[in-house]
Amino acid sequence: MSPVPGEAAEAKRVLRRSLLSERRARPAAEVRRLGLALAEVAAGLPELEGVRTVAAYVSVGGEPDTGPLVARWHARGVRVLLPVLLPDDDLDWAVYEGPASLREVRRAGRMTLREPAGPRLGPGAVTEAGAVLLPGLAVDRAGLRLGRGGGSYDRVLTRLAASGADPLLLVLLYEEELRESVPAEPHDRPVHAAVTPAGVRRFGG
Ligand SMILES: Nc1nc2c(c(=O)[nH]1)N(C=O)[C@@H](CNc1ccc(C(=O)N[C@@H](CCC(=O)O)C(=O)O)cc1)CN2
Ligand SMILES: Nc1ncnc2c1ncn2[C@@H]1O[C@H](COP(=O)(O)OP(=O)(O)OP(=O)(O)O)[C@@H](O)[C@H]1O
Repeated sequence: MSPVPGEAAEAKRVLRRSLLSERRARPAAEVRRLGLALAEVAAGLPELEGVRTVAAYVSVGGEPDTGPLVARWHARGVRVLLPVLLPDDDLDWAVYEGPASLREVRRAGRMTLREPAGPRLGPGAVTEAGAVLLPGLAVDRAGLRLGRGGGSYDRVLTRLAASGADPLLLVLLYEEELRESVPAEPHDRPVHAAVTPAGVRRFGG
């Protein structure tokens, strides 16, 4: 954590820009290939055994591909909640009912997301999940996650803690996005594990 106010926030912006440009440069075929490896590693985690509801998201562009993992969970009868971005950057949730239940949502100046079209369950629905897949651009050795900067998942983590829910917190990353350290602010909370195509890295106790 930085002793100078605002310094960590600026360092996050700088690191985000470089990580996002590296993701943009990744060929689509490689994104797909690595997505299969990510699903293989994630689906084999013993911590996920017996989990009936997960909260995930649908990756876009050069993000680590969540598609194969979401498809596998859905096929096994796991209830998959997907986020709906609200105007204030908080997240609502709806159940994934297969590819036809997604729609493309374009918001001014932002990347096009694929969101669930079904009934919205409310922001509190994420507390029903036994595991939460969080988007991240990088995770460090302490499990601290650099997000996109909307603070959406910071709010999710606050909500989970307030409700007493203690789901498995998981981030899918490319190998190079596992970092020694990432800039952190007082509100940042660590995740439990990062999955890369090469394997899983667990943090903390
Ligand atoms: N696939 C995916 N879905 C997701 C997220 C995500 O990171 N990835 N989210 C994670 O929270 C939430 C949506 N949050 C978003 C936050 C920023 C931007 C975005 O387009 N940002 C610009 C930067 C400028 C800006 O913020 O407008 C960019 O990335 O180019 C999009 C979605 C929920 N759904
Ligand atoms: N619990 C919270 N409730 C509301 N706003 C919050 C909360 N936690 C953090 N924020 C705000 O969200 C903004 C973005 O924070 P930060 O840069 O840490 O995002 P991030 O963790 O990279 O993104 P995300 O959480 O969307 O993945 C900051 O202005 C921060 O003050």
